[in-house]
This record gives sequence, C-alpha cells and structure tokens, in this order.
Amino acid sequence: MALLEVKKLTKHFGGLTAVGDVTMELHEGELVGLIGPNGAGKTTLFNLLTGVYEPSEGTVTLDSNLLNGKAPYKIASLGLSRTFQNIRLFKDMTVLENVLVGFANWHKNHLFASFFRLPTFYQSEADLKAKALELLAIFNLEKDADTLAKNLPYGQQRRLEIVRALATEPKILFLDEPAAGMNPQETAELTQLIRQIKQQFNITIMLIEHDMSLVMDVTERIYVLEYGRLIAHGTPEEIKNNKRVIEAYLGGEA
Ligand SMILES: Nc1ncnc2c1ncn2[C@@H]1O[C@H](COP(=O)(O)OP(=O)(O)OP(=O)(O)O)[C@@H](O)[C@H]1O
Repeated sequence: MALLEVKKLTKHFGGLTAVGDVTMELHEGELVGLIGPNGAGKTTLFNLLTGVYEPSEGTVTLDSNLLNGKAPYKIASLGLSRTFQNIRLFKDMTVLENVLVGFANWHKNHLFASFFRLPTFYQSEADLKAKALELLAIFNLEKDADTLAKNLPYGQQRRLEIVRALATEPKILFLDEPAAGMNPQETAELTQLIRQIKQQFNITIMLIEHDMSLVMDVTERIYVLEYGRLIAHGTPEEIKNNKRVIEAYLGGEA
C-alpha cells in the first residue's frame, strides 16, 4: 500500500481551479519529482498535502490516516515536513537554535509521549542539542552552529532549512524549489545533499523544481502538472520524451 494516497484532489480559488482532480501515490523511500510551468498548481498541491489549504474535493491519506481537515501542525506530527519556496528561517537565531526549534515543534505535538514520559519525549535539553549537532554535522553545518542564520551564505541557508525540516523525523519531506536562486556550484551541492538524505534517512521525498537537470538527475518518477491537472507521469526518461510535456513547456514560454 502507498504511504501517501492522493485521490481526486481539487482546489478552487473562486472561479480558478488551481488543482483539479489530481490522483497520485508516494511509496516508502521514493524520490519523486513534481514539475510543471509557472502557475501549474505545484505549490498549491503542496499546501493541500500539508494542510495549509483545505481541499475543495478529494482526499489525502497518510498511512491510512485521512488528512483532510487536519491542521498543519497535526499533519506535521503525523510525519509530513516541508521547506518553502522562500526561505523561512529564524534569521536572528543561530543555526543550532533553528534546528532546536524544529525539534521543539515536533515534541510539542507529541503530548501523548510527554504525558506517559515515553523516551521519545523525555530527552534532556543536552540530548536534543547533541542530536541537533549530529544532524548539522551530517550536512557540514556543525562548524556554523553558533552563526546567526542570516549570516550564512544563501546556499547554506537553504541547506539549513532542509536540516530543520528533517529534525522532525518526517516520513515524507516536501521540498519546494530548493535550488531557486542557487548558483551552479550550490545546485551541484544540493543534488549531492538530496541523494545523501535519501540514502542516510531512507525517507520519501517529493521535489518541486524548475531546474530540469536536477529533477531528471535525482528523481525516480515524475508527475507533471499543467493548469492544475496531471498531464503526465513516468520515469525521467519517459517525461523527457513526452510530447504533451514538451508542448506544455514550450507553450508556457511562448
Ligand atoms: N491563495 C490563492 N488565492 C487565489 N489564487 C491562488 C492562490 N494561490 C495560488 N493561486 C493561483 O493558483 C494557480 C496555481 O498557483 P501555484 O502557486 O500553485 O503554481 P506553481 O505551479 O507553484 O507556480 P510557480 O512554479 O510559479 O511557483 C495560479 O494561477 C495562482 O495564481
């Protein structure tokens, strides 16, 4: 059974159907791409999956839990984590503090564990700090632990955002245009980082990205949206050669 099941998901904004009748599945450990021209509905779809928007129609199910109508923090605590198109770090906090906030949000939502003093909750602050530093070390940010987030170079801020999203130990990580604004070297490092996350954490990742070489390089399957509708689904090779997809992109740029 799929980890995440999306059935006939639809979102209307007034007369506009931003996402229409989208059906898709994510399986455990997969790295899946979500592409489409500007305004195709990619971010709206992420917002529907993470509870920012309520669907007009359709269902989202994670591990047999229906997510419709649940608040974003609740959905996060069930195992969905995301990054945003525009960096949303606590810029005046240190790198380490940003990761600790990730932990804090997650623990706050595990009241059951807290109440019964399960080990997942009752770790001391020192333990959490050690765990945060461990995570930072995996992503080569440990040396910057005490640096204010705003003083990190752009590429590393994006990297930190991903680390913070991982701090909640998600089952699925949604990355919304992680390469936006990056230079080629930063994009190459990001490609490596995404591969590393998949290998080391074995989580499911869904990636929205306009950088086609990055998407084609790292993903196993790709869904393509245009005007809110799924127009294609397949391996990177299949998508690269799909006439309908090529038309959508050429049309979008014309
Ligand atoms: N809150 C909103 N209210 C009204 N319309 C919206 C809202 N959010 C998105 N839209 C519209 O829905 C459509 C899909 O937008 P969305 O941002 O999901 O596309 P996208 O594929 O992520 O685009 P991009 O690649 O440019 O980020 C667009 O026409 C957009 O203007």
